[in-house]
This record gives sequence, structure tokens and C-alpha cells, in this order.
Amino acid sequence: MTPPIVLTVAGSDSGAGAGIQADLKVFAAMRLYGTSVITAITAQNTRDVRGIFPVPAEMVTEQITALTDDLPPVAVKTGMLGSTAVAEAVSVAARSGLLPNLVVDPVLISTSGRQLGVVNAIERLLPYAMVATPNRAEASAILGWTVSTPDDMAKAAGQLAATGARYVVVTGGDADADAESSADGAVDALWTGDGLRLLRGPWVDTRNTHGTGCSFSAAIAGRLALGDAVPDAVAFAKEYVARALLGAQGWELGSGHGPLDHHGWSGRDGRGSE
Ligand SMILES: Nc1ncnc2c1ncn2[C@@H]1O[C@H](COP(=O)(O)OP(=O)(O)O)[C@@H](O)[C@H]1O
Ligand SMILES: Cc1ncc(COP(=O)(O)O)c(N)n1
Repeated sequence: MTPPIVLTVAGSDSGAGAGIQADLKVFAAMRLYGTSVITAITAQNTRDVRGIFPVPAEMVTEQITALTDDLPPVAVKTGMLGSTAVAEAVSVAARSGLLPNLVVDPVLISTSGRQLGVVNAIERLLPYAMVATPNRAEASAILGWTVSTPDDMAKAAGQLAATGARYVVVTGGDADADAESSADGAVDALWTGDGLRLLRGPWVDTRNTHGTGCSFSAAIAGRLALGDAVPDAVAFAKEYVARALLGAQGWELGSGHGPLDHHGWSGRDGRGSE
């Protein structure tokens, strides 16, 4: 069977734990045909982002039209956009209907603390989002108040619907910043358009969390490409990320926040386990 096409519009991570590289691994693991539009090149490893080389907005548009003319996606995710000009170019394509089933991951700051995007750029794209997937820090930056507890996350998910996104998932990773939250497990808050749900999963105790948000939004787009309804796609993505975190628990790739086990290697033959 010909695999469905799913597109990622994101930045390149040379360390391949996040960004375009993570998204393409998720799509491959899901047996989908992944395509990519690169918005910026980062010089990055598990410890830090050392440099960012932005791609001009016209080149981003050219990549999008090259794909939509010949390899049109069934679903799309966006990650790091970098500049407001790139966000504008992507939102023009979205407005023209070229980016169906759009999942917007409003990437603002990397796990390692580097600024990768700006709020007013993200806000241009959110009105076209079928699903938006901010983490707590991103939700806080967009809304202007500190989103911390599961109650805050639920409230934030509802408020973020005002940006125009039809579904909103506020994700609760990064427990380093808030040790108490991991005691509740991994909690995400989903606004479905007519109600709120708290999604709970087991908390995986690991430093290897680089690219969780990228992988989560990619897996949602992947399941939308396969025809899932949004709540089912979100539930799948949450389980997928939890499994990928568990698989990489003993991995020693880099000395910072290492990548996930996107392909289930640890489960299959034990090569990744300690
Ligand atoms: N240590 C963890 N254990 C289990 N699930 C996690 C963990 N860290 C993140 N997640 C899950 O990964 C997904 C992405 O969330 P998050 O890490 O908040 O994204 P981001 O990378 O944008 O900060 C969410 O479903 C979240 O609950
Ligand atoms: C190119 C690129 N895109 C996104 C992220 C965010 O991922 P994380 O929050 O896990 O650092 C990143 N570090 N690099």
C-alpha cells in the first residue's frame, strides 16, 4: 500500500534528537512517508544550541510549493519557525489550504534553554491549527501568566482556544522545573472544542527528554494522516512518547538531555538497554 504523506515544517537539529530529524524518525516508525520543509539550521547537541542559521522565508515558501505541487501532505506539523517572516510564509500557505490537518507545536525555547522562536510569530499560525501543542512554558508565554499545576494547564488549554486553534493540548513535561508535578504522573490537558480532559500517563524518570514535544506533535500529525480523530491521535502520541522515553532510559548518547528511542530498538533486541 502507498503510505500516506505527512509533512514537517521545522528546524534541523544536528544532534538529531529534536526538530526535522526527530519528526522524520517518528514518521518512519509509523510507516508513513515523511517530507520536510526546513525553516532554520541549528548547530546543536544534547547540551546546547550553539548557532542558528535562518532559512529565508522565500525559500521556505519554495519548499512548501515544491511539495504541495507533487507530494501533497495529508497532515502537517510545524515546529521551530525561527523568524516572524517564516511564520508569515507558513501561515500564507495554511490560509491557502496547502497545509491540511495542521498540528502547531509552538516551539519557543529548547530544553537546553535557547530561544528558538517568538510569540508573535506563533500567533500568526495558530488560527489555522487543527491542534496546538504548547508545553507549560510556551502556554505561559502566549497567555502571559504562569501555567504550572494540572488545574492551570486545563484552564490554559481552554483559554488558548481563543487563538483560533480547534484543539489544544498543554503538555506537562520538563518536571525538572517543577519536581512536584512528576508525582502526579505525566499530565497533559486537552481542550476538545467543547470540553476539557486531563490525560494521565506514567512519569518516566530519565534525562533523555530531548525532542519529546517534537515527537509528540509529529505522532499526532502521523495519526491524523492515518484518519484518526484528534483525541485518538493525541492518546496515541502520548503513549508513543512514553514508550520512546522508556526505551531510551539507559542510553548514553551525549552528556546532556539525550534523544528518545523512536524506533523501539530497546524493546526489540535490547541493544539500547544498559
Ligand atoms: N518524563 C516524562 N515521562 C512521561 N511522559 C513525558 C515525560 N516528559 C514529557 N512527557 C510527555 O511528552 C509529551 C511532550 O511533552 P513536553 O515534554 O511537555 O513537550 P516539550 O518538549 O515541548 O516540552 C507529553 O505527552 C508529555 O506528557
Ligand atoms: C531544531 C529544533 N527544534 C525544536 C527543538 C525543541 O526540542 P526540545 O524542547 O526537546 O529541546 C530543538 N531543540 N531544536
